[in-house]
Amino acid sequence: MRDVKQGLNPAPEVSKPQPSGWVAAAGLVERWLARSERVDTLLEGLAAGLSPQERARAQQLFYGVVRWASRLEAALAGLMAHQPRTKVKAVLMIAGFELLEGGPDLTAKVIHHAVERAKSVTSPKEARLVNAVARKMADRLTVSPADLATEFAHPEWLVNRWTRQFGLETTRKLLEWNQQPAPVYARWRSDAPVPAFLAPTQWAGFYEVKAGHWDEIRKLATEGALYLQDPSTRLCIGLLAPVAGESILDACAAPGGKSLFIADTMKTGKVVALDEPAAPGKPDPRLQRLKENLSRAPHGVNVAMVEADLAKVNTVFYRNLSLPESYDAVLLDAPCSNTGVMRHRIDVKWRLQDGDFARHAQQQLSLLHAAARLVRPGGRLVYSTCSVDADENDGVIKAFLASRVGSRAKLVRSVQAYPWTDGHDGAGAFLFEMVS
Ligand SMILES: C[S@@+](CC[C@H](N)C(=O)[O-])C[C@H]1O[C@@H](n2cnc3c(N)ncnc32)[C@H](O)[C@@H]1O
Repeated sequence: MRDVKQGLNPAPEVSKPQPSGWVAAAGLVERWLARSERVDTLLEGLAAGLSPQERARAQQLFYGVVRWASRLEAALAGLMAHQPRTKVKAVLMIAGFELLEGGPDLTAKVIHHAVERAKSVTSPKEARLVNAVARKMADRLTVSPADLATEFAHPEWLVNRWTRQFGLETTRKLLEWNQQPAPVYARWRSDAPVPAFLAPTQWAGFYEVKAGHWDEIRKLATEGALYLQDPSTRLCIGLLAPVAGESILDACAAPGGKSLFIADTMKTGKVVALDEPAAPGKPDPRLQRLKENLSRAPHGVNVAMVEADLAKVNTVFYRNLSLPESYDAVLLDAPCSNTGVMRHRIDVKWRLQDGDFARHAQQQLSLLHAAARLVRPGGRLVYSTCSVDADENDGVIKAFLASRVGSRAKLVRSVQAYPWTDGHDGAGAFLFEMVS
């Protein structure tokens, strides 16, 4: 159809303000402060319509605030006569993170920017409050706190626990590590040439994703050419050493990163991926992702997904599903404290409690007993965690070996990765041979 306006002077374009990553981050921080929602859930809901750059900035600011939350709270403490609205506090915390990030040279610029942004999301009076408070905060944030917990924004009990386990110097290294933005790594699965935006790493098959290629990465992940995964995941798969033609049970499989890794390594055989069923009426996105990931396994690998509680099923259960009743190898990638992956999972430290370690260790031991019963005589069992904590690694292994089921197991090899020595996520992996 002909444009009826043709020949006329074009109407002047009204330039729409571009959605800002800063304002989007303020919204995310506000919700995080108000409702303690999980960071990844909040990010998934990030407003559409942001440019890739603004989306990246929103994520960077939001992550920065969550990572440094207690240090920012400490800098704000006592500066306001009344508790401000959560939105105002969110604005101040973002400004505080930018002050930490930019250092003293950028103080004036950061405060000016924060006040300008505050004008668009708060009242004029609140914007003036932001101006006054951010200046005082800047003074406080330039002084290095005396204690590690405040300096690196971690719960004090956790810093004390690590200091007891690793000593002061190593704890400082772990804290420094956790506060750094994490690189994104991909495991390349395709025979096609590796794209230039994936930089080789010292870990064969793993590449660091260069910034600004999110759309390409998403497409390649959907096609199955790559899987976003930390190089530390190779450790338990290396110990498991899947062989073509075997039947392998991945006993805690969702979302399926390691099931896929096992399938890629064996190329032919059978992988049974088991994980807990979703609560009734509450679809679990992790199980959906497990299903999708299994659908990308090599054609030669026969995959099956099972929703069940590992600790409650017996061999009859598998027989009834026409699945093997015992396996050449079983991987138990157990639920854990995630203390090895805190650089990625930035809000874990705020949820974790001291008593969680004993609770995890108890569950890990019971799952290990259940997993061991499913290994054929002479077969392999690998226990793995993404924890750096001794209670969840050596502690569980010791208790397992001392148990009746464990007396049938021979510890063959183990590896413990620590971020401060290995340069990637922390992980523990233990290989057993089941002797009878
Ligand atoms: C560390 S995650 C597994 C990650 C997975 N291996 C991967 O690489 O993608 C631990 C998993 O154990 C599952 N889980 C916890 N208790 C379980 C149980 N009793 N039976 C089966 N799965 C369980 C959780 O649902 C969670 O998905």
